[in-house]
Amino acid sequence: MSARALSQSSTASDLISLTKPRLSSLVLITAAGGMFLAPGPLGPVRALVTLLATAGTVGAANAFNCYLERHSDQFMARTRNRPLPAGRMDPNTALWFGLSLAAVSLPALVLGANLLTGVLGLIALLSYVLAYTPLKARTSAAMLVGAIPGALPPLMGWTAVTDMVDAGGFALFAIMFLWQMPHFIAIALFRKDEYAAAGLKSVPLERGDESSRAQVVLYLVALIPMTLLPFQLHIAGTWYLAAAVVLGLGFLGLGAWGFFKHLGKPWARQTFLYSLVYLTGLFAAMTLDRIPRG
Ligand code: HEM
Ligand SMILES: CC(C)=CCC/C(C)=C/CC/C(C)=C/COP(=O)(O)OP(=O)(O)O
Repeated sequence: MSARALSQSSTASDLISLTKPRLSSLVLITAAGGMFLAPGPLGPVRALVTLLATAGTVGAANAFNCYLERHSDQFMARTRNRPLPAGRMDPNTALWFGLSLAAVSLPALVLGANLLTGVLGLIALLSYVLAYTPLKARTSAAMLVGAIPGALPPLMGWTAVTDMVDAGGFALFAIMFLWQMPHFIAIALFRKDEYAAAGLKSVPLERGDESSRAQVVLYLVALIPMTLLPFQLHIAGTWYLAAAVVLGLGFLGLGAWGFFKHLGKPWARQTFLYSLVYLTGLFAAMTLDRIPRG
């Protein structure tokens, strides 16, 4: 490969890395899940446009986040190799990349889905970039704010079909909202020193490890009944119910084990990994055991 081609492909991979592709992929699974589970057909073209536009909006949000955190990202091992803190990209490039993605994706959300979904996408983008991102350095409650954009994509998938926020869409939002607490508290436990070095606040830094492990258990106790809602609302059937209970009890068992045994970083890392398996499994079960309506 010529030197020029090599540098073009590394610029492209740096631009892609600004969108945080692994996180965004799971976000997209939840959005696609919401779209598939909602009653009524959307049509393949509109479904594809909506998913691509959601991916673009999420990518834009992450690019803006990388731009705003280019300085604090230098202090964490897991973020210091990102294109901006590593000095491989001009910050303006990241800013323009985010602006271009958002300028294309938000109108495409309205065209592919509807105005409501476009507005939800805008709320997700703005709350992530302008509220959550600056709050991270001020208070651990930023987690509750960040959970709003994190929970909106499945609702956006749902409203793309229904054009309204009803019980089913809200149930998906609530499941996603609560899931993010054990997901992030676990990360903040095993990354505690890095968060402190970067000047970011988190539950473990503000309240200590014992209280953090207790919060993991409490949020799981709230999450499990919420995951039964799709069954009660006739969105998914008994196989889903069984999967939700088994996956949920596994999650709760892991959380309770860490709490009662006062476990440290290896447990927190396992809990984070389990959170990813759990969410993927929950959405897979919901879609495989979907009850067709409309
Ligand atoms: C309050 C909300 C959230 C916070 C604060 C948060 C924070 C984080 C952080 C800091 C990491 C890096 C973990 C590491 O050290 O390796 C991470 C990883 C991850 N998160 Fe979250 N997250 C949130 C919500 C979400 C949502 C909504 C999703 C998807 C539906 C998600 C999916 C993932 C995935 C897939 C990874 C692994 C990424 C990788 O390996 O690069 N997160 N999260
Ligand atoms: C439609 C739309 C725009 C949806 C938003 C989806 C989205 C970006 C969800 C992520 C939620 C979240 C708070 C992640 C952590 O970011 P972080 O800044 O703590 O992660 P970092 O430390 O790795 O940068």
